[in-house]
Amino acid sequence: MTNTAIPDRLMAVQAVRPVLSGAVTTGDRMAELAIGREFLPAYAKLQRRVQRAVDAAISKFAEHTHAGLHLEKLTGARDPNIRTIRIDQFYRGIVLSLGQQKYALLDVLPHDDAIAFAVSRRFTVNHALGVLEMRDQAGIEEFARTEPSASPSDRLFDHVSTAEFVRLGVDEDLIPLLRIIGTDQQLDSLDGRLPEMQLDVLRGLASGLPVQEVWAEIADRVVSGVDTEDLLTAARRTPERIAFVSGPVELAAILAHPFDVWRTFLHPTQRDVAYRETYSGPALVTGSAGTGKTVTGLHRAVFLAKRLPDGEKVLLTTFTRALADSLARQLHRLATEPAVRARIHVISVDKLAYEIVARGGKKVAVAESEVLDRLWEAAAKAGPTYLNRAGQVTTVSSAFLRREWEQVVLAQQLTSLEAYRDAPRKGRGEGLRAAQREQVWAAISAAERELTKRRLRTHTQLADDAATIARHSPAPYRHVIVDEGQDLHPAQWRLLRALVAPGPNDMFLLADPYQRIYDNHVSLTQLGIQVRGRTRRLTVNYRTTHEILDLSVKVLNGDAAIGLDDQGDTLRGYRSITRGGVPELVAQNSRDAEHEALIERVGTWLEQGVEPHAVGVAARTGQLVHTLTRILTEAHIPVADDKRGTDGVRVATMHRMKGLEFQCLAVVGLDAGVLPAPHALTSAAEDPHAHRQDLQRERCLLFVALTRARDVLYLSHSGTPSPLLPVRR
Ligand SMILES: Nc1ncnc2c1ncn2[C@@H]1O[C@H](COP(=O)(O)OP(=O)(O)OP(=O)(O)O)[C@@H](O)[C@H]1O
Repeated sequence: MTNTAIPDRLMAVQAVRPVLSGAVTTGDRMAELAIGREFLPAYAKLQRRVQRAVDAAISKFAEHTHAGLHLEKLTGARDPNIRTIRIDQFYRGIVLSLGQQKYALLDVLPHDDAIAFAVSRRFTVNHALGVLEMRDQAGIEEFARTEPSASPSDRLFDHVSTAEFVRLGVDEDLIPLLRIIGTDQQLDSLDGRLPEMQLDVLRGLASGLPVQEVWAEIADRVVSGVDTEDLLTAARRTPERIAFVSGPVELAAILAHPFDVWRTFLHPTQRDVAYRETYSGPALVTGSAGTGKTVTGLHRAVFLAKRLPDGEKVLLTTFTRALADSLARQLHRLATEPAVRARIHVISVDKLAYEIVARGGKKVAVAESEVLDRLWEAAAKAGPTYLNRAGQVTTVSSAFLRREWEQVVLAQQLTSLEAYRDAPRKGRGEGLRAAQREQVWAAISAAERELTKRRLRTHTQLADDAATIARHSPAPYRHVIVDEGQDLHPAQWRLLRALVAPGPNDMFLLADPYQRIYDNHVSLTQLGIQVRGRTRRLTVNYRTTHEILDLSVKVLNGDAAIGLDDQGDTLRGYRSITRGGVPELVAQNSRDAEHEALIERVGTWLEQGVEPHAVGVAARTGQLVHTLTRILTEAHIPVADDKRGTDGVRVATMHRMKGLEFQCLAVVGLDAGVLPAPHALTSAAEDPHAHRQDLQRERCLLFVALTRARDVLYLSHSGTPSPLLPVRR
């Protein structure tokens, strides 16, 4: 079902629309109903019969016939503004009275749970941010009663003064409680009890961020003159928790995809970034895996497209076709108006380049990767030699030549030996002497000539061809949004730059340098894309549990990554909002045993009710993927096959996992001889600097793979475990 369709169950709500404009509207504005963030997943899980009863209750809200609503106050409630509403015999809705006869439907729960929830919760207004917050007052009281106080030397927040807590929006009555906390586990046990925003601040402080940096994260949102009694104003300031719905059509569109909470509720930083009126030039949004970069990019695309006249376009592009397809699917759910959707062109950079060149009338044939492999092998065989550190005469590897071509020659558009001789080789390891450069140039030129002779182009060459065409044509887009920007080649950036006229809101770029899994080290400044003063960082991981994230970050080994803006990126404050099981690492004696264990594990997930498409299996090499696909299929486990269009468990290389996510993920074949992949490493003898870089890239690849898991992560190896695994070596 598309967003624009109204589900049957909500027709009743729509039917009352004329009534809305009578009872609760000013002028011809429709009635406003607010829903809480938790309501959506709660609604999604209800049986259809109960959903209908909820819809009926909502329509009564819309009619504003309070008499028919049976809003009940509860005796012993910690908050005088909480009510419950009868949905049916078994379920009750939790409703918050916001004042001025406005109500927010916060959750729907079985009767007893609803009562327990309603009596224990309290809604308050954050005195610094002015937002509406919920706390589990009964849970907090229990914590204070039962939790032992940490010894003074172990206290987690000893470095934070009371004044600083208050400045960061922490409620004063909570401070004595925070003073007794000594461990992250204790803080975690307050998850769901403390107000979410305050817990976020506390987690930031506990993760080692200095007070000043935590302050910097919230400073933009601090408001002055907060009235802590005014719940309605506070609710309007809290779009990440409370959404005011203009009427039945908007509500129907939201409820059509109740699991997609991201469509309606954004983290304040995501919202600030996505809905900023104007960036005076290119803006860069960084944030590591799962922080909602794609979500933010999608919201920005819709925000910008809504303001465009028909005929003008936003380009939303990314690294691969599979990622572009995924963007298109998500966009379809976010942009409910067809006219707005039609203004957003979603396409991968490679396909875009191909289409621009093909449209120019040129016959284009893209070189297959096997053809390129053979070409560079031949070039290496005939090519330069050098003395390695052991004093042996060695040929330069095909991988070296190919990378030199991609990252130096094509990156800088070098067309002559003279230009190549003087060109910087940043990020390419050890220097080459002039004589070596001549030899390398000869080998590269020969390979290039061979490609031209066969009338073949690579995607990188096509990007440059397309950039040249674009530079001589009127810019076809008003705005360009780029996801997974960390892996684009300079030629692709040149193309994107040429597709939009420089100016306000021209480019909106999303990238994570820790997920760079190809060799492109790009400086946007050098490509004429100046983002200084317009970079923002997202830090809250919405995908992965704390436990999975903890393991994944350890894989990176603490090495800093340089961002597209030439600045060292940091993972400080990077944190998850959910908890789950500890990832499991299973050692087997043989590959067969590892396969058996995998079949059993995936089978168990499916038996537990996990949908096949929510299960992923990743491995380092294509060959392993091939074998895994076979053995899972033989075990009657459905495996997704894009060519045949069949759904199932996704088995793919770590590279192909980029940008995806799975409820349960198995990463297998994590053996020393497989990861790091020997073929992906320059030998330390050939070039120690390049060796280190290659190793880091393999770490990033493993990081990308592990952070695809949402709830459950299973790892296995047979034989010696990969040295990149951080666990118990
Ligand atoms: N505000 C939000 N509320 C609920 N879920 C969210 C929110 N923001 C992001 N998510 C969810 O978190 C997950 C990760 O989001 P997204 O894919 O946008 O992150 P990303 O930074 O692009 O990740 P990666 O770089 O790892 O591909 C998705 O399932 C997304 O729906």
